[in-house]
Amino acid sequence: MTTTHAVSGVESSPPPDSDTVIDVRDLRMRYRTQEVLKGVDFTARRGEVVVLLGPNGAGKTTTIEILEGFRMRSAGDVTVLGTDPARGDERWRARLGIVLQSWRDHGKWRVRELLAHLGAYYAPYSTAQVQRPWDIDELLAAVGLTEQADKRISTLSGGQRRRLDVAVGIVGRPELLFLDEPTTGLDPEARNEFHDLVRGLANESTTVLLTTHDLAEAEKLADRILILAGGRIVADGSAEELSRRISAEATVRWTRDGQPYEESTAEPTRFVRRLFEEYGDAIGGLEVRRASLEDTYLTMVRELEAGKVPGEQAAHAFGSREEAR
Ligand SMILES: Nc1ncnc2c1ncn2[C@@H]1O[C@H](COP(=O)(O)OP(=O)(O)OP(=O)(O)O)[C@@H](O)[C@H]1O
Repeated sequence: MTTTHAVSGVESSPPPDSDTVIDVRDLRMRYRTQEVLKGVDFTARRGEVVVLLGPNGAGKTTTIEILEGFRMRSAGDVTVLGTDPARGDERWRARLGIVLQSWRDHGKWRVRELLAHLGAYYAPYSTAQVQRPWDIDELLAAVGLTEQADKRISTLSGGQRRRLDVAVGIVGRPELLFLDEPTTGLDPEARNEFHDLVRGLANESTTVLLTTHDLAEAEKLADRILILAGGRIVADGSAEELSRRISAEATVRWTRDGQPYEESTAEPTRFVRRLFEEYGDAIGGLEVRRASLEDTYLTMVRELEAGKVPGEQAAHAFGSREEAR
């Protein structure tokens, strides 16, 4: 794998900060009477893996489609790789990789054939720094499809098709990769391999924006997590930052002489030290647990769905993006 660098697009103006790959300000989207995005703000930097979380219908796909240039926004400022996606040209598009929710065409094509065919589109955009397209054998190995290279796509399993979707998304060695629920249908081993692949791409300075409903995946992959709910980004930070935000306290559980005990404390280390000073060997089954990303996320979504915390208040309750940084 060679290093991925920025390609200076002739038609693209440089982004405000050369490290900023995505810059979204006050993005709004209305479908007829339904206001889906009510002022979304976020940025993504070069080499960052950003995971967009949110309940069904929150507007994740809408957001991604606007960034990809496939959907016109109602209002707001959006810059992707230095260009407004609504005015992105072929050269700009060649710097993006897109993995949609599922790829159901081209069943009669063979795996290698399809990748070579699609890869050829990127050849004119090859530069001294970034060889485009990706060498097909290397790519097949990277996504674990070497053995299926000469099979027809219609004969692949669901998981193998998903790997092919990913290969299609990265064949042009994108600087920015969009992945919409990429691991749906992958078995645990394929999922792990996919995670390694994404981290590898990010290490080579590819920016990755992905949506998932798998919180463990978000926790594992994300440099930064954005939670989209009520039409706004209601939380923005690392998994750890978000968990600390919902609960500064840890839960300590232990047994003493066979009896279970539980205590919530903001200072678990000090608490545990005191516990042992006082009771020593009588303590057993010690467990210290902070709120997981799943706890954080579910608490927030439940409150929103119950109408207890509307989007506007959620932004306050869970910290605005400025606070979360
Ligand atoms: N083309 C469209 N026309 C009208 N309404 C739409 C259109 N596309 C999406 N919507 C509506 O916009 C809202 C957001 O949809 P979107 O697909 O962006 O959400 P999502 O967060 O990606 O959901 P999921 O997690 O279910 O994939 C939904 O209420 C959906 O019905």
